[in-house]
Amino acid sequence: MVDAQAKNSATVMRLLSDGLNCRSVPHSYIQPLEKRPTNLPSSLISSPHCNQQNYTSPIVDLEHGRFDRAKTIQQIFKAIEEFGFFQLINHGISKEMMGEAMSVGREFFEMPMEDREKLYCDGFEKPVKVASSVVYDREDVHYWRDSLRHVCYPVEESTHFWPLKPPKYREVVAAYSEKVRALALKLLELIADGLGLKSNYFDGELTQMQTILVNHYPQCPDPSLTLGLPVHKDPTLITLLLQDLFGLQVLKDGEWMGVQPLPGAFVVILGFPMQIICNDKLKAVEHRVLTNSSTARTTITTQVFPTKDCTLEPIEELIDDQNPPKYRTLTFQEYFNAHMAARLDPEETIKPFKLH
Ligand SMILES: O=C(O)CCC(=O)C(=O)O
Ligand SMILES: [Fe+2]
Repeated sequence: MVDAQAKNSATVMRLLSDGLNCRSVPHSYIQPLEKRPTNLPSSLISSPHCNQQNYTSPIVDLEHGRFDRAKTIQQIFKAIEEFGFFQLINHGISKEMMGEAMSVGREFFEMPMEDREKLYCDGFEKPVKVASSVVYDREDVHYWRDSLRHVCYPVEESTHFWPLKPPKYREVVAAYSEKVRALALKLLELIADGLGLKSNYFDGELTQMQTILVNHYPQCPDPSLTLGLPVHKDPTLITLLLQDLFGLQVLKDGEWMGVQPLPGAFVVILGFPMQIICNDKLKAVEHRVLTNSSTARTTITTQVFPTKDCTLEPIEELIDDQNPPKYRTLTFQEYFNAHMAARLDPEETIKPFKLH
């Protein structure tokens, strides 16, 4: 009983969305000077909508399935090479479905604490978990984010792990995650074609795993001192992000650029494991998340990634005398362990696997 109470009060303190209703940023959330965001758009301080000037997001238009294959592959490669990401529109998933997914994700973090704390844990093996920051118990400075993460493939073997509340969560997220998976696999097919591989190259253990990650960044008293997520590359093959408020930045030519939400679009990012097997032909973009002083922000990330034992190594067809392998052979588990041990820092993560 005493233990349960102690555990509950620790949970309350850790989940930002429950415990911290503060007027100033607690010391343990203040980033060191060199990591703090500078030149914050005033929109983050006065209004939730970003109005950064001079910014054009690369767009890939799937034209509701009527797209020209060669042209689309070219658009995808150009966007990834120049920007490291793109916004995907007219992809066949309805705005209603995207909006419902966003609503149940947001509602989850608006429910009373008792409905969330049962799922709280700090390990990575659980099929469902609620957590705060990145590795709360093993980091010097915390990030201004709570999260709900759960497996979602195959859907029929996953839903029983998911939250029972909000009541529509399971129904909405089951339909959403199946649609997003099909879309992710379609994109991977186009990418395989563009790399000169057989279209189904990424089928099987490379894409066997899928999780949904609901990120919740509560309102923060001072966005200039905090980060919602540190600079990182995703531990996925491909990530499809749903967002409706500004907060995401990607590193382009050494500068941080805001990714303006585009209604009905997915932000598509390749992960580090993809960069490894592509031998750097396609790169995973470094990104981070800013906080917001006027409103909370919720995003939904769909992550498609390999099984633990899956071998990662530069694909034979992409290697020749001019392009020798840049990474040694490793398993996805080794990569993921390094990613977590490095607290998501991309350079630290990749060090043990780099050949040159
Ligand atoms: O919430 C965002 O804008 C980005 C989230 C993200 O980078 C992630 O879930 O890996
Ligand atoms: Fe990410």
